[in-house]
Amino acid sequence: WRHAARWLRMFWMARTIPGPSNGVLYFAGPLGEVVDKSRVAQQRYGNTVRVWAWPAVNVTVCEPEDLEVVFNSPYLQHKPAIVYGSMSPILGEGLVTLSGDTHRRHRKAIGPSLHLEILQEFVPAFERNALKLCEQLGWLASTGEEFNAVSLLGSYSAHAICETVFSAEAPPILGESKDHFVKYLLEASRLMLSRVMKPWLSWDAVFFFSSQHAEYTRAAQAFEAFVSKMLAYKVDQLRQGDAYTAHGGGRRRKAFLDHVLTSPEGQVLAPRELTEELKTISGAAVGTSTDFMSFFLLVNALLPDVQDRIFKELEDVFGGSERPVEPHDLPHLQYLDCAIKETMRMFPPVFTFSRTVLQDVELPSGHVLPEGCIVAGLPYFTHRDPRHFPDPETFDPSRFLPENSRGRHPYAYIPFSAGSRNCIGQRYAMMSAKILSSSILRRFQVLPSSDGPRTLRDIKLVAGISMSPAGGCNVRVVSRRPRSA
Ligand code: HEM
Repeated sequence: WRHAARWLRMFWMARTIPGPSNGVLYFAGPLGEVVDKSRVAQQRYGNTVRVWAWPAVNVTVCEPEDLEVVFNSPYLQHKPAIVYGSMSPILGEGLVTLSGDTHRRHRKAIGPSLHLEILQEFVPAFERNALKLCEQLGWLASTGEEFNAVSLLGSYSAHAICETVFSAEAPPILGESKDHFVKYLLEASRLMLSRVMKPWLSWDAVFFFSSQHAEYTRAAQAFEAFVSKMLAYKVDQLRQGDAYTAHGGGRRRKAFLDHVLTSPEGQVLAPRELTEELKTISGAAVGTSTDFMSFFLLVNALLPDVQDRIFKELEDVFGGSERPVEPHDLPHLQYLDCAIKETMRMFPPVFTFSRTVLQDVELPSGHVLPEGCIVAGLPYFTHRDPRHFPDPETFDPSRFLPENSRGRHPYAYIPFSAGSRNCIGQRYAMMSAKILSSSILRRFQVLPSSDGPRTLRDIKLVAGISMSPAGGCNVRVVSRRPRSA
C-alpha cells in the first residue's frame, strides 16, 4: 500500500503543473507531428509541461535554469526503465541505460579511452572512410542524380566506429565479419529507434507479438556475437603479447578497445561489462551521427551562402589541394565548427532525454517535480529560447564565435546533454563530423533536390527520442574539381 500511496501522491502533486488533460494521447499519431504538437503544448502551457503517461507522469522542462537543476541534482541522475529499457537488448546494459554506482564505475573506466589525444589517432580512420564516401559521391555527381544520402552517411558512421572502436588494424577476423557488423549495427540502430518511438512496444509481452520482434532479436544477437568475438580476439592477442607491435617492430595503431583493455581504469570492467559497453558506444554513436550529418548536408544545400563560406575557409586551410586532413588543421576550421554547432542548435539529433525523480525537487521556475515522476529535457525548444538565441529561427553560425558566446547561460545549449550523464562521445562526434563534412565540402557542392524543402522551415521532422529529417536527406552533388569525379 505504501507504493500505491506514493504513486497517488505523485499524481496529486503533478496536477498543479499545467499540461494537456488527455495526457500522452495528446501526442498520439504520426511521429512527424510530435514536434508541432510539442510546440503547441509549450505555447499553451509554458516551458514546463506535465503529461499523464499512465502509469507514469512525465514533466518536460525547457528553461536553462530548470535544466541546471536537472543536470546537477543527485536525485535526478537515474534513467527511467520505462523509457530506456526497450533499448537494452540492442544497446546493452551500458552507460546509456545504467544508473547509480555502476554507472559511475563504468564511466570512470571508459572515459580515459576517449581522451582527446587518443581521438587524434583516429583522424586517419575518419578520413579513410570519408574518402570512401566521397568516391561514391563522385560517381553520383557524374550521373547528376538526386539521391537520399542517409544510407551513405550511416555506412560511414558504422565503418568509422568499427575501425576506431574495435580495431584500427583490420585483423583477419575483422575483415571477415566487418561487413556483417556494419549491416547489423545499422539494422539494430534502426530497429531500436523505431521500437523506442512506439511506447506500446516497450512491454516485452506486446513486442513479442509484433512484426519487428524476429528481426530485432536477430539483429541484437548478430551484433552481440560480433562484439563478443572481437573482444575475445583482442584479449587473446594481448595474452600472446603481439597485439600492439606491427610487423617490422613499429607500434600498431590502437583502437578504443585496445586502450580500454590496456589502461588501468579499463581493467576494472569484467568481460561481460565491457561487451555491454562496446554495444552501447557503437549503438549510441551511429544513429545520432547519421542524423546530424543528414541535417548538416540539408542546411548546406539550402543555404548556399553558408556553404560558400565553409568552402572558402577550407580553401584557405588546404590551399585547394587534396592533402589529407591533419589533427592540427581542425582548430583552423572555425567557421565550420560554428556551422556544425548551429546545425545542432536548430536540429539536435537527440530530441529528448529523461530521468527518474528519486525525491521531490523544486525547480527555479517554481514547479515541484514529485518523487517517482519522469523529468525530460527537450533541447529543440531550449535552443529556440530568444533570451539566449535572439531570432532563433535564423541560421547564424556566428552565434558560436567566442565573443558572441560569452555570458550565455551554460545550459542554454545542450545537444549533448550536460552534467554527469552528458554524452561521453561528444568530442568523438565533433571530430568525426568535422572530418566528414570538410572532406565532402572540399570536393563537392551540395544542392537541394528538386522536390525537397526550399527553406529550413520546410524541413519536416520525425521525432521520438531521436530526431531526423522526414524522408531522409535528399540532395544532389556537383564536383568542385574534375579530379574528384
Ligand atoms: C552528433 C552526435 C551525438 C549526439 C547529438 C549525442 C547526444 C547525446 C545525448 C543528448 C546524450 C544524453 C542522453 C540521455 O541522457 O539519455 C548522449 C549520451 C551518450 N552518448 Fe552521445 N551523442 C552523439 C554521438 C555519440 C558518439 C559518437 C558516441 C560514442 C563514441 C556517443 C556515446 C554516448 C554514450 C555512451 C552516452 C551515455 C552517457 C552516460 O549516460 O554516461 N554519443 N549522447
